[in-house]
Amino acid sequence: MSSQSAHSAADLVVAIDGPSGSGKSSVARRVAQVLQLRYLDTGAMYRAVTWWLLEQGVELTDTERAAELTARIPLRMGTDPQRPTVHVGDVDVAGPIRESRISAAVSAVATNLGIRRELVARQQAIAAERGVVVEGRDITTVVAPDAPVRVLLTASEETRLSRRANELHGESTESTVEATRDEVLRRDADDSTVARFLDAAEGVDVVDSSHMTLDETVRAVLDLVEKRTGITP
Ligand SMILES: Nc1ncnc2c1ncn2[C@@H]1O[C@H](COP(=O)(O)OP(=O)(O)O)[C@@H](O)[C@H]1O
Ligand SMILES: Nc1ccn([C@H]2C[C@H](O)[C@@H](COP(=O)(O)OP(=O)(O)O)O2)c(=O)n1
Repeated sequence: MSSQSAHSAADLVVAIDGPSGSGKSSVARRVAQVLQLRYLDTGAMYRAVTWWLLEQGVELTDTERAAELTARIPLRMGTDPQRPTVHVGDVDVAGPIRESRISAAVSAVATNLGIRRELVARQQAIAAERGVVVEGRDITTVVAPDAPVRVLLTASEETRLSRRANELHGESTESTVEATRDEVLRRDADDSTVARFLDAAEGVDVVDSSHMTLDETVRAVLDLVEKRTGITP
């Protein structure tokens, strides 16, 4: 680790936003591991709230009730980048929150402004503890607009659809890409009504991963960390 990084690296906040399938989770985890920072997946928090509200039989269209209940959710995020965890009370929800019924419903939660207020406050409290890589849709603009490193990770629509199809179906054919379309594009369209992640806000660096490997994308973000802060692994 370089001498400049010895103190400041431990408190560094790296903010990463981008649309679905741009590679945020994979890249943020790797960057956190390399820089020995914590890792926070804010999308998992919106997913956990969705799981919890459905579990309680709450109509997601009842926005006031949904926001009221969210204020009381016993949500615990484990921020070890090697093994991130998500618990609601004692229930490990890491698996259930990835189910397609949650993916299909999560935008109704993410577009509830009362819920966003609650989760943004919790995310800011976690980020204030010590250094962390935070990824989501409104990290560079709302959660951590003063972070020294702010990155918008993008990839072409075609690339994002093919990556998600691969993850969900184990292959990327015309029909699996089609099946993934709603999960990715409709959700991004809905989500982008409440958060700005399709273009970069002022001072935010863009990394387009369409033609990069995962390693190259991680390298590009680490280079930006060095450029913006002087911190190297
Ligand atoms: N250059 C790349 N950068 C990031 N992820 C990539 C890249 N190439 C392929 N992938 C793969 O694409 C998928 C991206 O998914 P994920 O990280 O969950 O994205 P997001 O969090 O933005 O939805 C992962 O399976 C990852 O391994
Ligand atoms: N900071 C954030 C993070 C996620 N969201 C929304 C956007 C998505 O629809 C859901 C789930 O996010 P997640 O990052 O898990 O989405 P992907 O499946 O990786 O595309 O939450 C948000 O509105 N703000």
